[in-house]
Amino acid sequence: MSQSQRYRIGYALHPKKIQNLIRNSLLTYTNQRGIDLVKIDLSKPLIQQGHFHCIIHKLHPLDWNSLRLNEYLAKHPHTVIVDRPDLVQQLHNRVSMLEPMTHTRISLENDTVGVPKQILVDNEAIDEEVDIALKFPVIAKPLFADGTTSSHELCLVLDREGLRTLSDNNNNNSISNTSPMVLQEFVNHGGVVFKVYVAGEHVKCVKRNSLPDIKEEEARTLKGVAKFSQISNLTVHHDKKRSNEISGEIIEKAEMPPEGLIKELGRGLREAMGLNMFNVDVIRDAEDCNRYLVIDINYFPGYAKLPCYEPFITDFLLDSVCNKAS
Ligand SMILES: Nc1ncnc2c1ncn2[C@@H]1O[C@H](COP(=O)(O)OP(=O)(O)OP(=O)(O)O)[C@@H](O)[C@H]1O
Ligand SMILES: O=P(O)(O)O[C@H]1[C@H](OP(=O)(O)O)[C@@H](OP(=O)(O)O)[C@@H](O)[C@@H](O)[C@@H]1OP(=O)(O)O
Ligand SMILES: [Mg+2]
Ligand SMILES: [Mg+2]
Repeated sequence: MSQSQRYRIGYALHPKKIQNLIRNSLLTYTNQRGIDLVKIDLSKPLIQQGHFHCIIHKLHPLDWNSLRLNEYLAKHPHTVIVDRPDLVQQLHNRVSMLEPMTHTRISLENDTVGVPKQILVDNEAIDEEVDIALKFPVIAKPLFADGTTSSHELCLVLDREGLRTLSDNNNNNSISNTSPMVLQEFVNHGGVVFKVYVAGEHVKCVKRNSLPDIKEEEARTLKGVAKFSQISNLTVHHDKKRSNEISGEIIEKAEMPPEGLIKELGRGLREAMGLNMFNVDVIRDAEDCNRYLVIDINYFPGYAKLPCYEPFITDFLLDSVCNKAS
């Protein structure tokens, strides 16, 4: 970059995301490195908002209507759009989000990365489908991961009876009366989820709280269904201090996945999905420490939760405007 070159980078985000991400610390850091971060007005066409070297975004499909992206691109063909909105869509569906993993072989020495068994179900014929394909316990997840609160409402289903409760519209535990869901085999993983944050070539992994293991004995005796939501964001597990201490200790003690494997996962998924800004939730099978499983991929996650997120994001933005990111 020449001394005087500055980059105008627009962010098209909803207010909550702006509040979480665009902190003063980020603005100071980017500003010192020649980047002016500019808020995009979601109610006006982009063409009325000046020239951007790059645009980052996390929007719902309908938000794009007023922005009129194609019209803007016809006038500013060199603006880098991170990422292509049509490609982001694959992460709004819990079947298509894991598809790239089934086509991409990711391994390093003895370690492999795969996905848990999962099936897509509608309310009919649910019993037979599960019998054939899966073993209890399973996690029921709404098919559409579209950012709504209900898209994060998951259920741990312990047995066939639990599954019936789930599909019963009159029951409080039913996931949703109308939307389809996926059933994913629950895999014991020591109560820790690894969150792999990707921003172009930059990859960082952190440990978070997860569901505790279910012992074989418990798997045989426990029954029914239990609802839960966004467990990895809970630094405080329950309101009991003791259980917080235990889960904190478990997280601290958990060994990180090998750095090379994490980098390879980030690179492989970036290439397979054609996306640059996402995170991947990975668990390690408690029965086979070389077996890693991807359980969730999120577009434009909460980068500000990473330690030193300012250089992480800024380096990526500089790569993007210098056309290093695809
Ligand atoms: N197959 C599985 N086996 C074991 N635990 C799982 C499995 N799938 C999900 N979990 C647990 O449930 C949590 C939430 O699941 P998931 O990440 O799919 O939901 P989400 O609502 O999309 O999460 P996010 O807030 O990251 O978008 C995981 O972080 C993990 O603790
Ligand atoms: O809200 P945060 O900044 O914490 O980010 C979370 C983000 O919410 P937001 O984009 O609405 O803000 C979620 O997006 P939606 O699925 O709901 O679209 C999802 O990506 C989570 O995985 C992120 O948490 P993280 O995985 O980083 O812990
Ligand atoms: Mg998740
Ligand atoms: Mg998710």
